[in-house]
Amino acid sequence: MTDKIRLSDISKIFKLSGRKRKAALGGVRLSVAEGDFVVVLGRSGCGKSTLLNIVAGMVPPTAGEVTVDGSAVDRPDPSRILLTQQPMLLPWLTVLENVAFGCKLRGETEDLLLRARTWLERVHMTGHESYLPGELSQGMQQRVCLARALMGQPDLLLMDEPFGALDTFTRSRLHEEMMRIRQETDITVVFVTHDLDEALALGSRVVLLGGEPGHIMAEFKLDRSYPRDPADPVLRGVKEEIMELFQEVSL
Ligand SMILES: Nc1ncnc2c1ncn2[C@@H]1O[C@H](COP(=O)(O)OP(=O)(O)OP(=O)(O)O)[C@@H](O)[C@H]1O
Repeated sequence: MTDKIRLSDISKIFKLSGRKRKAALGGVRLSVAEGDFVVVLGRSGCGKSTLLNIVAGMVPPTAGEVTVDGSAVDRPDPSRILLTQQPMLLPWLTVLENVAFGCKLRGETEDLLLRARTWLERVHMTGHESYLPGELSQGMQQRVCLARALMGQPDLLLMDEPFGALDTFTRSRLHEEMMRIRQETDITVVFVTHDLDEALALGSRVVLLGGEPGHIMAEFKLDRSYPRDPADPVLRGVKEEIMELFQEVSL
């Protein structure tokens, strides 16, 4: 498989007030193959969102380079969709119009509303087509964002704890849906979470980000089929190993 994303020695130092600096990332090296589902796992504040924002082209690294399909990333691009913790929908458009919005803008209007309805069904939001975002819970808004993102058929999806606000049942249904979508498309996903069980349920690779400044401390390849059984001895073994690492090292 060819590299979809390559991060070469990425560092990020934020300037704080006065003369203070915060080194959020240092020397991050990572290659993501096309079609991979890479989960970046780490404690709160270890630099996960910063890393994802750099790959999205929203934040420039202080040093190092990110390439996607061999081209340097220096700005956001519609082919790299970033889903953040905070759902971002246009408040004056209905749910259905929000999902259809990106495709409509790009002139991809064939079966537009039918496709938007199908994606809403896949994220279990049928029946809410005519609602405004303000009339939905945060978790429901996040599902609409996911439908909108996937309707655009991006080849790279960057997900920053997208299911953090969802209840356990909805979250596990969306995990199943993500896996189905992954099997049906060539989509490459980088998914950030601090939830170990979520990482084990989804990742074809799990990379642990930690340290000061944040860098990749360990990596696990999870060659297990979906849907995954948390009782799978291989997954349980990896879980124990990661738990030990978190306890031993200040990840
Ligand atoms: N714009 C910014 N200016 C200054 N410091 C920042 C900025 N963004 C992030 N940081 C700092 O960089 C570090 C990494 O932050 P980041 O949001 O990437 O962590 P995270 O692992 O995503 O955390 P969480 O899981 O809590 O969302 C933190 O110490 C944070 O305070």
